[in-house]
Amino acid sequence: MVDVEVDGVTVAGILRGVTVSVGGGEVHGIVGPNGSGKSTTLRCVYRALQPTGGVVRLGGRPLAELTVRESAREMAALTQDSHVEFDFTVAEVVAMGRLPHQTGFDGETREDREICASALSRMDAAHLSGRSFLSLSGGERQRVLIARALAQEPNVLVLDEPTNHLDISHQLAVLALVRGLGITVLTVLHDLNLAAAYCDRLHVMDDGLVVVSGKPEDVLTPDVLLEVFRVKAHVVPHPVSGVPQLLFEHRL
Ligand SMILES: Nc1ncnc2c1ncn2[C@@H]1O[C@H](COP(=O)(O)OP(=O)(O)OP(=O)(O)O)[C@@H](O)[C@H]1O
Repeated sequence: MVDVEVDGVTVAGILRGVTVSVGGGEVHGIVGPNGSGKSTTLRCVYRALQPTGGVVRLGGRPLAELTVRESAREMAALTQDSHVEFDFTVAEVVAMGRLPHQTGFDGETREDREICASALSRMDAAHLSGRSFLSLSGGERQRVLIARALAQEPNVLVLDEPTNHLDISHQLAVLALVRGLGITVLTVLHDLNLAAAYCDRLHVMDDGLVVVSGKPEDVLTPDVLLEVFRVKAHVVPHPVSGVPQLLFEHRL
């Protein structure tokens, strides 16, 4: 199990000392209003951005000590900037997830192909394999990009709004699958009810800082919702699972 530590990370003008510790095998969510710094925090973890201060550690080792290839073998990311600009097929996009595991000359093996096929079918996207990625719908693209991250067989998964574009059935399926992987997960989620249901711990960000961290029931309180998100909410236990769920007061 590989843990992730975001330790006092600053990014000039955006993050003001963000600390998030994700224990090996745990699923942690980052929530917060628009512009609070969630994606920027993740970008520091998946190495798209170099923090101006603080350190990110993967399995206890500062990212700066790992080559990009070493960290890509450990960690996969679904990002807000996961663009595919050229007209690759779905199978080709998912096969990119295997690149960190291949050495210069050996190319794609049968095992690589099997891993990719399995990742696609777990994302309910096997039927899309031969399609042009650019011809897919938003939700289909999202599922293929998650399949690419799974094909990387990571020990750590970093997800920026994985449920974006997904219908409710696929939202629930993807989050259940992610939980069931048994690996370390750090995910940004906008849907607080899904965050409460699927995350072991939540970190609430506001204005470039983590303002509260803990178990969903300790974090998603009416006070926090009013102070951070500026909404009035009632917390009720889910009638089946018992996890805290939020009912928002409508603004009419
Ligand atoms: N490259 C950049 N240059 C200038 N400002 C930036 C840059 N990247 C992000 N920001 C600003 O930093 C703040 C935090 O952005 P970030 O994308 O991390 O927020 P977020 O919490 O993920 O928001 P959202 O919920 O809207 O996705 C925002 O005000 C954003 O405009």
